[in-house]
Formats: sequence, structure tokens, C-alpha cells
Amino acid sequence: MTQIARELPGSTELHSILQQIGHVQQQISDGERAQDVDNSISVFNNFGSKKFPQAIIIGVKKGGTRALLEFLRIHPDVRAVGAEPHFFDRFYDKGLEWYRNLMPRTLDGQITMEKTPSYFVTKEAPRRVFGMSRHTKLIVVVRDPVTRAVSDYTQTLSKNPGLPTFQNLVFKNSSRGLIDTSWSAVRIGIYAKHLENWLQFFPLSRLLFVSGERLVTDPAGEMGRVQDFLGLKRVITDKHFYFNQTKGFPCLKKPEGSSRPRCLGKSKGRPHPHIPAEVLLRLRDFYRPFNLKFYQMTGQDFGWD
Ligand SMILES: Nc1ncnc2c1ncn2[C@@H]1O[C@H](COP(=O)(O)OS(=O)(=O)O)[C@@H](OP(=O)(O)O)[C@H]1O
Repeated sequence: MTQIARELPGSTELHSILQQIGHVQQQISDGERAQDVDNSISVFNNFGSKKFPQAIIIGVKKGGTRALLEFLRIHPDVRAVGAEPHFFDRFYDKGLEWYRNLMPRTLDGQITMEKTPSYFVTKEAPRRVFGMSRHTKLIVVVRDPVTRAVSDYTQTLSKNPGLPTFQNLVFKNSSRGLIDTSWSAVRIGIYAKHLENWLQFFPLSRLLFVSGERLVTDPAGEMGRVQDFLGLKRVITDKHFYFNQTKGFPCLKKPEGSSRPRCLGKSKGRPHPHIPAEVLLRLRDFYRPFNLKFYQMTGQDFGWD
């Protein structure tokens, strides 16, 4: 990069240099590879500007939101915050300027993005996002709510091995077979209810629903839809993915800022504990009417039933 800086580029080269700078800044802001970048890079830090995100991945928890964001970051016209900012749920009182400051710098034509999956189920989030900009594009990665619940439980169990069993938590104490909707692992999967809140502020056309299942079986196909929705050139294609047999998931041949193939970390794609089939069936029955409503609202059949 220092060499590029010394060579005084012509205007035609400037754009591609600025893009490279953007990528290096991304690495720095992610704090992932700061040690690989020498100090001279600081001279570039004022290129571009920090903007509010024009698109946010608002949900759902355990839907595949990290995979989607990492895949999107390959796109030269996408810049994203690495960590989840949790602004519209936890840190709203810090103010919009605090939020904007978290964003990476972008050049004209680049899209700023972030992902915080808990926004989808936060009652106040739609009004707050609307208050920032009514033009914000919203992406929701949805996954079969039964598998999502088990994935959510698996995550909590990994942090707290003494957790009661899934079947102990999923049913209300008082009566057999009644699903406990106060348990967040269950409540998050009632997608139709949460979507209603968002539709009070945003038209359906501002939302894109990505299938968490297809993101695994056909990542390039799903990324095509996402790029179209964001008004981006279709740069991310099947050439960018390979299926890693050991991981059991698609991985990136060349992730953003690296030339080596990379899969998501160990916390993504964890084995789930065995849950008795009748428990899962009962939960599937519970979700069916909500799923159907969700299919009607979105005009998409996700095939979970
Ligand atoms: N390519 C790829 N690699 C690894 N994992 C993938 C991938 N695509 C989707 N998934 C699924 O993503 C699930 C985790 O979802 P999130 O990233 O939304 O989780 S979180 O809410 O941010 O914790 C994670 O859930 P679990 O399988 O339960 O771990 C995965 O099934």
C-alpha cells in the first residue's frame, strides 16, 4: 500500500486504489488483521465517510445471519461492521451519531451494512429503524422454526452445560403438551407475529426473506437474490463457494481480505443434541399455523411443513 501511495496514480487508477484502501480499512475496523497492516495505512483513514447502514440484516437469531454477512462482504460494493452493534435493541440511548461512528467508511456507490439478529423480535426496533431512515432495506434470514429453536437451545447449552433438557423447557410446567411461548427459543420462531410489527412501518417491498436452508444448499442462488434486492451487480456467484465435507457446510474459497479458503467458526454448524421425535412433532404442530400465516404474508413458501 505504501508503494501505491508514493506512485501518484492517474485518475483512472484512483477508483481501484480507493477500493483496496476500503478493504484494508475493513480489516482494521474488524480488528481481525490489524497486526498485518503497517502503520503507514493511517494516512488513508480519511477516505470515504461513515454513513448509516442502507441495509440491515435484522434476523433471525440462528437463521444463518453470520454466513449471509460473510458472503456479502466478498462484494466490493459492500462494507459491513464485523461485530453486532445491537443499537436498535440495547444501545439506542447512545444516540444515532454513536451508531454512525461504528460504521466502516464507504465510498460513493458502496453500501454500508450491519447485522443484529435480535432486531427482528424487538418491539421498538421497527419504529427506531424507520426513524433513522424509512428507506432502509431489511433482510431476514429465516429457518425452520423447529430447527432454529434447537439451534438456539444448543447455543445456550454450550454456555451453560447444566441447562435442563429441551423437552423440559419447551413445555409449560402445568400441563403436558402445552408449548411454553414465554421461552425465547420458542417465541423467536413465531415469525408472523414479529413481521406484523415491521409491516406497521415498512412496506413488504423493503424486506427480503432469505431461506436459511437454501443458504446452505444453494448459497450462490440465494446470494443472487440478495444482490438483486440490494441493487448490486451479481458479483458473488457459485465460483466463490465450495462445499466442505468435514464442516458439512458451504465455505468461501476467498473470503474478504484473504486469499485462503475459510469456513465459519466452530460455533456455526454445531451438532445438535438428540431431541425425542414426539417433542419435535409437537413443536412442529404448534408452529404450523404461524408458518402458514408467514407464507401468506411474505408470498413465499419456505417448505417447513
Ligand atoms: N456456510 C455456513 N457455515 C456454517 N453455518 C451456517 C452456514 N450457513 C448457514 N449456517 C447456519 O447458521 C447458523 C447460525 O446462525 P447465525 O449466524 O444467524 O447465528 S447467530 O444468531 O448469529 O448466533 C448455524 O446453526 P447451527 O447449525 O445450529 O450451528 C448454521 O446451521
